Amino acid sequence: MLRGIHVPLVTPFDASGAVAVDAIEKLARQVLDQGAAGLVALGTTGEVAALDPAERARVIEVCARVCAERQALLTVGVTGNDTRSTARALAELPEGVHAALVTVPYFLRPGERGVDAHFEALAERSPVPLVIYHIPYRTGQAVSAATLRELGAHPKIAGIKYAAGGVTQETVELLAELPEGFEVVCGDDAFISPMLALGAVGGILASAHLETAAFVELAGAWQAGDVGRARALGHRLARLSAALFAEPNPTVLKGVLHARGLIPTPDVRLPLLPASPEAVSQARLVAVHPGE
Ligand SMILES: O=C(O)C1=N[C@H](C(=O)O)C[C@H](O)C1
Repeated sequence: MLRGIHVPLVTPFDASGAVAVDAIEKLARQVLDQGAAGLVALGTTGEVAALDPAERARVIEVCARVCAERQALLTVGVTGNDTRSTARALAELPEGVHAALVTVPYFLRPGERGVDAHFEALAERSPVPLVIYHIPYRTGQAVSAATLRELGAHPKIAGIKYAAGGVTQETVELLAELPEGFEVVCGDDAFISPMLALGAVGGILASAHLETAAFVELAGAWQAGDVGRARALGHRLARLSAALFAEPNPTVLKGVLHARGLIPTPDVRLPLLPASPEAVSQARLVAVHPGE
């Protein structure tokens, strides 16, 4: 279900500060045309926390329309650190959403048993399969490979977006032995190549707004065992990701997309501040423009 490259779309704003729905649609079509397997709406990259409920609904609507046309997977980010409200948000997901990306409860640090109980409760009630978003350096909650594997045995838990900030002993342990039907996708752009080499089936990568086809090729090369091609591509794309993440995501990415004429402004909502011109120029230098 999660195999391939999924693009967590930015939410572009127009000069009045409103969500630029047309630009979302254009980006969505472009990345799917270049081989992305799916879209993620309302991720961190989409500045979900800064969108009001009507804006969130509009973003889902446009992504669902494009995904339905292209038969692509639509995953929607659902964040919360309270089980009841997260379950309500899942129950309210509209038609056309295929999976929900649910963050490990952040800030509260409920312990691994609490994380386990949280996801078991959500999985029982969710209308769509869940993808656990494991990002301990942001949530403040460690989750061991053993607990993740236990959760992965639940039939409604389809996989994990793994963003542990690197490849560690836990990463290797998790990927060595996965429950049937439970897939790992990489959520740390800079580590996509090593994660694929270890057995991840794909990635949810903001960097794949740019050079989508090259990220798709990278995943294909590791899956086909073309190590030489995969290594070369992986190193090149890691440099792109490093440039895009030199300042808080998605500020640099939005700067580059704007410079390419793909979104009407590079604007982000507070507390994010626009990227520096130097960071945007550097990322533009590293990214290969389609057709170049
Ligand atoms: O929104 C996402 O999904 C992602 N967000 C991460 C972040 O902002 O740190 C990066 C990753 O590419 C996907």
